[in-house]
Amino acid sequence: MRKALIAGNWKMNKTDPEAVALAKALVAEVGQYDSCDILLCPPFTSLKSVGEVIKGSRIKLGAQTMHWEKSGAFTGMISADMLKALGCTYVIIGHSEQRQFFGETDDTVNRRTRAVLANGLLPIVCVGEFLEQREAGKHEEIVKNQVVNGLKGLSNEEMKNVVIAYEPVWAIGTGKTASSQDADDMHACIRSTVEKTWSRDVADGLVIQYGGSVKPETIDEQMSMPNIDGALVGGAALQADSFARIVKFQAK
Ligand SMILES: O=C(CO)COP(=O)(O)O
Repeated sequence: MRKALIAGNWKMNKTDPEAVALAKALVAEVGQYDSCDILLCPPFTSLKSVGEVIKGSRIKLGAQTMHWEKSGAFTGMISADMLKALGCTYVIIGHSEQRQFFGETDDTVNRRTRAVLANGLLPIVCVGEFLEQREAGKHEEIVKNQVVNGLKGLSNEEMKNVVIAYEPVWAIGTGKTASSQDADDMHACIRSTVEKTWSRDVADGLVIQYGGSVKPETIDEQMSMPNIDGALVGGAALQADSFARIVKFQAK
């Protein structure tokens, strides 16, 4: 049985006082909730303060990206050691916004993912197609390639620590969600790609999150699908009440 993972990706939102207020409200609402794993990924500037607020609760801390080098002349970047020192356990890698605006490729996803794992952190590796690619019937091929190339060279043991997030680019921040069936079909395709490339065991244990306009109104149906194991939530993670309702999803 895979334990669901509900994660809030706060993106470039919340000043530090705002981040602290949101984290405090979430600790009050779901701090001891244990039906699923809960993760907050604030901006780098609030990792320390949010980490302090959630200490002693069941809520975990994650970052939105990371550099693969240990240290050095990489202006603007953050290392695994820095994240670990603040209590991070997860790192989002290859988000479509990193791919679109900051030059992320499957190759840099691979480098980052290896570094995350080598440092004992857990990667959430994001994949997803553009609308034109889906309309051209190429969505499965695109996503399969992102999975195989982004995770190239990882051992079965390493794969047991990887989470994949399927986020169709056209559903992010647009209010358009993939239908639960379309999302589940893609998750099944990802799982079978992982089975073929690694093993049945790895595929069966793999947590695959859905992301793209997840809301309190969509989560229950999404989580009732056999291959959807959690959610990576953007906009609806920025308010305590909507994120708490998503965390407390009711799967049929
Ligand atoms: O990109 C996302 C999470 O990583 C999804 O964002 P929205 O939930 O705002 O569509």
